[in-house]
Amino acid sequence: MAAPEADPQDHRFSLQEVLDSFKLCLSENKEVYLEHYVSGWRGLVKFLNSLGSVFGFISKDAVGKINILEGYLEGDNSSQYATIQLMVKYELDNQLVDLTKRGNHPESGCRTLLRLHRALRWLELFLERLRVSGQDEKTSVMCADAYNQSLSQHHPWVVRKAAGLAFCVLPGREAFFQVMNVGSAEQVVSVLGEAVPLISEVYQITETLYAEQQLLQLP
Ligand SMILES: CCCCCCCC/C=C\CCCCCCCC(=O)N[C@@H](COP(=O)(O)O)[C@H](O)/C=C/CCCCCCCCCCCCC
Repeated sequence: MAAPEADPQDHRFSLQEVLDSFKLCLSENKEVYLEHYVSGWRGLVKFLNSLGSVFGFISKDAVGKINILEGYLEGDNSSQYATIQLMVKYELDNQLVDLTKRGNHPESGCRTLLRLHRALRWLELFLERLRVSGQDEKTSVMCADAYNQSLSQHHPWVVRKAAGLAFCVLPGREAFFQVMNVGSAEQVVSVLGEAVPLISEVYQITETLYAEQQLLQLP
């Protein structure tokens, strides 16, 4: 039997798809499902990849972290990784996290997720800026402002410099909206209006959990 043809749409970014993943992230009890969290990030990386090779170093880092978390989701202890809450409890109870300096667990779920969690704050700020932006505003400035208010404080000088250079080649607002693959600018703004509060809620729940467990500075 002939192999099924690859879906040519598969690598195209869809903001709606990302939105759906973040919607599915939250359980009734406000637990965060890791599978959907990771799938939201996979969708976002598609967007990044469509922007060109300048963003390759960022994409590579994000994909590396997504792969680590997917490894846990598919591994022997997958049930312990169903939600972020379960993962934190399991890894802490079993001393699977390097708490003060890098040691035997440099790729723990907790520290890996923390890196994406910090990036989620950048995303929330950036998408909100995009949502309320005027036609003439530059995506590069919006992106840099969001980065400087959030993720940059966790990055060394060389990463901040490289990120700053990459932001300069971001497409303008109109082209950026087209890559989002949602429809007209009004539709983009409307989907962003739905996406930002969802992303914000997922971020806040994770932030509170990590703060309670004193995990916000994991090496
Ligand atoms: C909805 C459509 C519009 C927005 C779409 C945005 C798509 C963004 C997709 C992915 C974002 C990248 C997430 C980056 C995760 C970075 C994690 C991190 O901080 N890693 C650093 C620390 O890791 P460890 O060394 O401790 O393991 C690592 O050093 C970072 C290296 C790469 C540089 C990261 C720069 C991040 C800049 C923010 C993203 C800009 C994307 C712009 C595209 C609009």
